Amino acid sequence: MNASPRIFVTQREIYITDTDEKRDSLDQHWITFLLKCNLLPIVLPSEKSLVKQYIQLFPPDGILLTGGGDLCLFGNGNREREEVEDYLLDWAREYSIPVIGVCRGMQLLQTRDGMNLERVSNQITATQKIIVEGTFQTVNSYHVWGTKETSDNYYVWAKSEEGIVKGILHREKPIYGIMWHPERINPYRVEDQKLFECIFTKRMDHNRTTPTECLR
Ligand SMILES: NC(=O)CC[C@H](N)C(=O)O
Repeated sequence: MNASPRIFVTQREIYITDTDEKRDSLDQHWITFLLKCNLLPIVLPSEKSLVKQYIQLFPPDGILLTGGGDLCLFGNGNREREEVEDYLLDWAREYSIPVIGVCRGMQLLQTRDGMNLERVSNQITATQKIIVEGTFQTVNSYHVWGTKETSDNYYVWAKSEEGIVKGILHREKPIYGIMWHPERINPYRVEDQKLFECIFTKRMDHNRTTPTECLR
């Protein structure tokens, strides 16, 4: 049996007021979703020095920047998490390792590339129609920051009906962003499973593929 691709998974921070604790935290659905995609999740602490060592010891085949929480630029983000994610993104770009940024993860991809996020309306909803290269799909959505355009380095492959950018792909690197939460949809969408499996498994040769190719 071939080993499943190793996917480094970043975590959000949850602050517990009663005990004054900062906890790294991950929705358990991420684990079941990634296993369903035949991927091996490796959950990362928000500590860059450790993540550097992990990369040396067992370099990943893909990187997942999970969502939840805000970016530091909005004033209440988690600095340690963002340091880890910035480091992973620099490393992934250098070695052309596939990356998927989910919601806040995609926002990080965009802001690192010079995009200004703006407040967007109607993007907190259990179901939302998005247009993926000409066809409608139904997803969920949970964000207040977004854009109607993206930088020239990225290609937009999904938008909401009102024109909010929902899916991006880097023009040269296998770096993808989505503005919905595959792990929070029950049952998991087949399209999301295909996308994750294709990006992280079929592209182990580290080429870039389009989402449409993945969904075929
Ligand atoms: N769902 C998320 O990842 C949250 C993103 C960010 N907090 C926003 O509201 O835009």
